Amino acid sequence: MAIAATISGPLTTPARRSATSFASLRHSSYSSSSSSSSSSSSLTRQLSFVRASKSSRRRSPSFGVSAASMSTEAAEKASPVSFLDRRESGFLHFVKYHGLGNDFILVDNRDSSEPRITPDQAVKLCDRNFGIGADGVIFAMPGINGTDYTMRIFNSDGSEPEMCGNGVRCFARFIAELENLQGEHSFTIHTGAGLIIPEIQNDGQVRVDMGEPIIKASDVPTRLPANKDQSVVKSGLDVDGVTWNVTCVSMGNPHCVTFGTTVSQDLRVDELNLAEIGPKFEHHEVFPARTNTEFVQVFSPSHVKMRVWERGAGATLACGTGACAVVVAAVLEGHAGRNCTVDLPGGPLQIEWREKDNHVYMTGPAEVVFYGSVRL
Ligand SMILES: N[C@H](CCC[C@H](N)C(=O)O)C(=O)O
Repeated sequence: MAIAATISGPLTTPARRSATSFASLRHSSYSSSSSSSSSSSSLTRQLSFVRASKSSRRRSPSFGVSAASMSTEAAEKASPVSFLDRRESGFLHFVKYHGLGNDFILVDNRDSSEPRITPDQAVKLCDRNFGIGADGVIFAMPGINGTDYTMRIFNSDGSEPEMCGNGVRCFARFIAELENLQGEHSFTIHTGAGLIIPEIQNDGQVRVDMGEPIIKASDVPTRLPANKDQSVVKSGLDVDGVTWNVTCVSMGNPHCVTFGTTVSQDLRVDELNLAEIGPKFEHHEVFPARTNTEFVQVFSPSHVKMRVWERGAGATLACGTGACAVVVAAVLEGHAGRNCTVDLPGGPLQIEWREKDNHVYMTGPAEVVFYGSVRL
């Protein structure tokens, strides 16, 4: 899949939550349970962390990893500076995570509100042959207006989206590791999509309050004419002479969801050639900020299957914001209820579009893959 190395500034959408709500939010329900985060990979257990003392709470844990061979060594001799804290110029220390195979390079950027690497460097690092390989790079940055942290992300094409659902689950697990937190813990995260609240659960899964969906056509944004109130719901979109029925939803980032064409509503998603059709949706003139596109097959009112062509990343194994947009679209089109299992190529996500607060909740895993350093 050719990745166009387009570099663009942060994509912004209407604020979905006011800044004032940050301060009133509880920060954590930290429990002292000793259960380590069950989804930590065996590699994580091999890496013996030197428990950061309270006074050095800001410092990430120290562990000994040799950058070249990735061999690990007992941390008792570890330098006082954490592997992730080392700042020798020209090197980037990172942790690789994935959420259902949607994979990210996570960077400890807590000491600055400027990303440690450029979008162009992100393109190179995400290359699966000449770089680390990932769908994007995610930065853990200082919070804003009372939030615990800020999350920024560069897609593998260097563009900067507003939000990433699988990524924010990985972000939460990354923070817990940096801060030596075990058990249940929630964080308030400032993102381009507004306030997002991931909560690590005792079983290691992460439940995320993804905020409210945006369905006003001009805010998604889409140039398609609204056909239901101010939204685009099961409206015709011509792609290469085929008319697809689409519903447009934003989760802070734009999504075009389709359950089929005007000829066949019975989509067989495994038969689609995403590399051929995906870019034609992504770059369609009716999407001024491009779009993520989800192709959906309905098994029952509580069980759907999707494949996704992501804006700025192409075909990925999972898309958290996309799964949320799919459930919203499925409810609006009458295919499903508000509680749904969404099967993605990388695995299932549990999605709930809760009626009482209009928020969408996503629950799924986030796993460490490896730790590394790379010469920039
Ligand atoms: N490529 C997306 C961002 C990542 C979204 C996806 N990986 C997720 O889990 O939500 C965009 O440009 O909007």
